[in-house]
Amino acid sequence: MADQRFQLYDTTLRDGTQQEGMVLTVEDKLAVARHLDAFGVGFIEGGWPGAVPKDTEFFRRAAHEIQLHNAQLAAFGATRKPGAMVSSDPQVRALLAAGTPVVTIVAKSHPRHVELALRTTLAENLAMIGSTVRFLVHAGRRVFVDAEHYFDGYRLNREYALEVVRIAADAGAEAVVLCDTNGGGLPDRIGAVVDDTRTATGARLGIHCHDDSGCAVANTLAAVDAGADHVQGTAHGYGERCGNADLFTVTANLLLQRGLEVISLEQLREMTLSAGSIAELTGIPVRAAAPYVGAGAFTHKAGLHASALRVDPGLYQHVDPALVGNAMHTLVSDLGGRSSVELKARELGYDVEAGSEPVARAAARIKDLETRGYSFESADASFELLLREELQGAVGGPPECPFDVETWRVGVDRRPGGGTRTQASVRLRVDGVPLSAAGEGNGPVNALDRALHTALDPFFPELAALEVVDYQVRVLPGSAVAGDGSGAAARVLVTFSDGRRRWGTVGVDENTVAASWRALLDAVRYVLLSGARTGGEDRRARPTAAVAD
Ligand SMILES: CC(=O)SCCNC(=O)CCNC(=O)[C@H](O)C(C)(C)COP(=O)(O)OP(=O)(O)OC[C@H]1O[C@@H](n2cnc3c(N)ncnc32)[C@H](O)[C@@H]1OP(=O)(O)O
Ligand SMILES: CC(=O)C(=O)O
Repeated sequence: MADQRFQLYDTTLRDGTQQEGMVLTVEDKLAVARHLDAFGVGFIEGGWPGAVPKDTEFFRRAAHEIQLHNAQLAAFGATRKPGAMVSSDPQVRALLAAGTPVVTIVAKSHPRHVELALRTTLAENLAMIGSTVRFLVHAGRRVFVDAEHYFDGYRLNREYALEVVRIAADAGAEAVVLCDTNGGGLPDRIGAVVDDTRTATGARLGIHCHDDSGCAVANTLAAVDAGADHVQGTAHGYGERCGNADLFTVTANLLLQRGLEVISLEQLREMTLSAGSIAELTGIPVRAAAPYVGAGAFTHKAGLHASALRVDPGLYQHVDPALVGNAMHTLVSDLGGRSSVELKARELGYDVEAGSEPVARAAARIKDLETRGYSFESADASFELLLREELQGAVGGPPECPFDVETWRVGVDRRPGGGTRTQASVRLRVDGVPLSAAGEGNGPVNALDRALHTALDPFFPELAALEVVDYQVRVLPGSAVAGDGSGAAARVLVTFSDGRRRWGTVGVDENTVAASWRALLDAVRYVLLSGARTGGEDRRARPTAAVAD
């Protein structure tokens, strides 16, 4: 059970949507709110009703379309206008009309902002804060006050900034949230200002940090250490300019490093899943290097790390990835050695030892191939084929792949009316029986892929679902490729899918089409061999009618 005294407040749906490129429909916002609730935040700020029509609609629909189990919805808005009656201020009325149990209002705490942006007096600003908070509290709302530009305002006029906090707290605000709105703060100062404000006012304090100095998470933790117990942030740190404090990172740090159970340990174990689900809805992929939840957060490349991790995973990991629902991965590359190969092989389900001959040979081959332009990091399938060759070589016997390639060709014709036509043909032997097939496509790789499918699918039905989902080519200058010194080479990385899984292969050749062909072949071989390994359909039970010569 999460510690209810500590308030975890999410503003993905308000400040998060202020990020460039972030556009959410009401449908998206409802779905994100469900994930945030499951993740375990106490408050979900849904937007600014009355100012943003989509947000007004969000609150209208949220009232009957989402059932929250952990969180309360908060409507965000501003204090009443200067010189106006709070009860008739349309924005304040819109906040009430949103029907949320919580309302958060942004209040100016920086004198220059009061005078230049609000164009009112310091005294009237205090009156606006007091009357707006009292009005909302009287209407039965839990009220938070976001003290905008607090840290910069405090630097200019400490007494006025403190007065804003006192006025808001005295009027009934449950917490006054000190905002590093311009995001330039550093942890030592943020901590000192929070400490002084708490001592001087006695108010319950929150923290809302932007990441313009790259310190939003550190600043948030410094504020918590100084006594703030209401923390604002956003999923993945989405937000205006450089973003906000990343609530996933903050939450894991609070729980695992500070021992504050702001969500339950069960919810923490779902965090990587929640993070991925929210990223799918926003359309912004999770950064591989994102702390805790990134695909690379527990991924190890250096060989020396791998050799220690074999003995004890804790030696190169700050926490157990399972605690946050993530997993350890190993990359094989020329920066690795036998231990990297062992760990990767084990990840793929092979029971091998770093000290064995096949593993040593695989490690040596990878170093050599990477010197020639290969890259196995994102080509697990090509790595697995290489490993299997070494394991097979150690026990002897025929090669595992049930077909051989005799030759292939590709031709591109210019059509008379414009446009091009690409045709490919392949000549193979399946269990010694020769056959050939042709394919036409929108380019050489597509045409070769079709020719391969035409030739092999009747024999191996499991290939029918195989499709290329990503294709990347990089031309490597001659100086980057060891070998005969003949010049540049192309490295092709292809991602394949069979509708259930994805995997990558790599091909290198001085000719781009030949490099692509190698990557395509690896994909086909991989599907056939992994089917055999996992007890898939027996390859030998195949049709006799084929496209044989
Ligand atoms: C720090 C933050 O991130 S706070 C959240 C910011 N979020 C947003 O701005 C998103 C939603 N905003 C909007 O939809 C629009 O900007 C609105 C509806 C709020 C205002 O739009 P408009 O009325 O067209 O005015 P405009 O865009 O020129 O904004 C200036 C008005 O806001 C007032 N204003 C500026 N800052 C604040 C503030 N912090 N609190 C209250 N009022 C403010 C100005 O005094 C001015 O009011 P006036 O029209 O009475 O003179
Ligand atoms: C309120 C808010 O988003 C800020 O001050 O940054």
